[in-house]
Amino acid sequence: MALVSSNSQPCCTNNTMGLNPSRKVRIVAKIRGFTDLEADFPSGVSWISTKKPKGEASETVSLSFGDQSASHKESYEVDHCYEQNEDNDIVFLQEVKPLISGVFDGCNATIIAYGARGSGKTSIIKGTSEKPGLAAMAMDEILSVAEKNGNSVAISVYEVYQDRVCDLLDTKQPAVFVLEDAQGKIQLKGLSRVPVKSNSEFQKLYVSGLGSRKPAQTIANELPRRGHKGLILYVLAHNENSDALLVGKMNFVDLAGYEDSRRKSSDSLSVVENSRLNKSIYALLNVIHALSANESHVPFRESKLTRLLQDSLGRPSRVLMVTCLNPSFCQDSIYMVNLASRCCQRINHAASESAKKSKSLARATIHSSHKSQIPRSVSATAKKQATSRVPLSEKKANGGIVSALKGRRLFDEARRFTTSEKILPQASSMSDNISAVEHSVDEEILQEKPVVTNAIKSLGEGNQLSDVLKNAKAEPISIVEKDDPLSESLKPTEFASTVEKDVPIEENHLEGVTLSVNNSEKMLNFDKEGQNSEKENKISVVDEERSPPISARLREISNNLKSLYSATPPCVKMPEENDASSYALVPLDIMEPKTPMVDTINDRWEVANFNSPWETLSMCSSVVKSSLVQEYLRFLNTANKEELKRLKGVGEKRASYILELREESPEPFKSLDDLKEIGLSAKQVNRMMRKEVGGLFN
Ligand SMILES: Nc1ncnc2c1ncn2[C@@H]1O[C@H](COP(=O)(O)OP(=O)(O)OP(=O)(O)O)[C@@H](O)[C@H]1O
Repeated sequence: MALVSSNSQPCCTNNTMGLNPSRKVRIVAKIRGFTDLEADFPSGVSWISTKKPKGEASETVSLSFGDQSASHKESYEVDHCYEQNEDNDIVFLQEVKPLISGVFDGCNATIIAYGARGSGKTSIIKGTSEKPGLAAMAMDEILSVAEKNGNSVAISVYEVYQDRVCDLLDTKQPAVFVLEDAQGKIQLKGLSRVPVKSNSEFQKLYVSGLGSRKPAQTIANELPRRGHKGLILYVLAHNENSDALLVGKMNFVDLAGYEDSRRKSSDSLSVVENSRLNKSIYALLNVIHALSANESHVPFRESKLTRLLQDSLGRPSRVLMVTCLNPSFCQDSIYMVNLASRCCQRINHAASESAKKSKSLARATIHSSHKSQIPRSVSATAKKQATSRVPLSEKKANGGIVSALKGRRLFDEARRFTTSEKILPQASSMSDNISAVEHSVDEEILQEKPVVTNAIKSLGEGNQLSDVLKNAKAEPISIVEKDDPLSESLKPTEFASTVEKDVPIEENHLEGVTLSVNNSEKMLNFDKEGQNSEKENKISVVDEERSPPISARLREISNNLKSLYSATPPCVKMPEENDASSYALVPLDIMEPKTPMVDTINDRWEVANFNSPWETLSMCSSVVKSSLVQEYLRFLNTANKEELKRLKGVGEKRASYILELREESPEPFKSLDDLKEIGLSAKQVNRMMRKEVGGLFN
């Protein structure tokens, strides 16, 4: 079906966002009903409390978790919370239906369900044929309005897994490319669009049919189970030539369940995969944060999903975020709500005084105050992590860094909270009962960094490699790389902005990376809101000339260390088992690979205790191979067209295609596997690499 963009101007002036039409993002929570298993819980009641902060007149609802008797309670504000007994039809009527008329006026809408694993995301979006989800209800409504207006309707169903998109309606499609045309419009190349005339057709395609089918065999190998599932409902108009003109679209996204990557994944996803998945959830939340804060830059390019949804998230679209909550204890749920409320910069710390005040305003709807429902480990975590993040309101009271929020990413805030732990003990003591949300997002993003720190420890003193690593660690500020999400979280402003005047801090340590803070930065303090923005801007200037090599070096070294480890035979000397310091920075439940002891003598690598020269040689070859591959990929990600054409197997066409891919994502080649995207088979890639290596000896 040919699809041409409609000329109709979007008109989103109708009340499409519930109570407040001026806000483009609305964030609601939905507490899932108990499953049969959970119904047998001793208390049989939810551990989530909701209350209206300003009494019945409140436009928002604050959520808190667990023990209500605590004097200090952290609460998270959302626009509304749907209780366990409120079914999908209520959510549809109040939240989704009002968006539909906007879609017919050219105002795209996106409904995103997100939350911890098993929190009811699929049930609310997709539902079942017996208990329809929001998508089916929306389809019903859209079909009936389309019939009246003479429009037609079509759908696409896709999955985003590990930043790759695949078509779930046509499993023969190898991959979907997200491209941006000259007008900035997003094109989903390779995503099929199927016309739908009735709800039963939709049910067949999406609810019980192809849309829920596993991707084709070839793709299934690359795309394992846990990904983000998306549905696009297109409303189309037809001109005299029968061209289909896009009027508007409604997206439904069932995000993959969030799971703290420090825990062992329950579906045996590797730490890296899980972490990458979480990173894409953060990327989406960063976008939502930027949109709600009306920031001029919205980081759509951070993930494939946000890129794909760009024209349905950005202005003038409407976004509904449904935070799905498990009705029984789930640490990840608290974390998700925490992020949701931060998206709207709504986080309250109801300290005792304000709690007293609020008593007269509203009575909490407390579903449970059952301490027993919260496992012991949580209180233990609470104590262990008593140095919790500081709520925004608290920070304001402490000198106000709220003004510094604008222009920052949601997950930079997480880092700031973590840093402030060290310097605002009085504030941190107020958060004892929160525990569950202490987990810093950046740990996920930076989860590879402990490898580097451990490596330095393991390598020992006087080692060339450990020196390189140390230098990289000690490099001041310049390790920040523009537009690099990994380095983004290390922006010096994040540290500077949290440093209190009187607190002497020489260094900030995070995740194994040390940033030196010089005296002038150390003296930063916020007497008045915003006063320091100029200074802050100055120190946030990135030394772009110096930055890339260092962060690139870190990454390369980290990769090499990993491959060194994987290539290491069992006889390689490991750090002492009982040397706890080697793992001091490693999250408790993740075993980082142990890095072998490596000595450098006369510029030559020698691996201690190798059984034979053969093993040494094999190990070295493996390191060289890995370096070469990394260099090759870097070349593909950065070289210009003429340079690309110098590669064996890359002609004019492929070189252009590589550049096209780079338009789409700044670093499209992360592994040799990614070369499949430019039409090279594994065999061809192998042959090419052999030729490259062979060429070195010509
Ligand atoms: N309102 C409800 N009442 C009772 N049980 C429910 C309700 N909603 C969902 N469930 C049950 O909860 C479980 C998890 O639901 P669902 O699969 O929708 O969660 P999910 O968040 O999509 O999970 P995942 O993170 O694994 O994708 C399922 O067994 C489902 O039947």
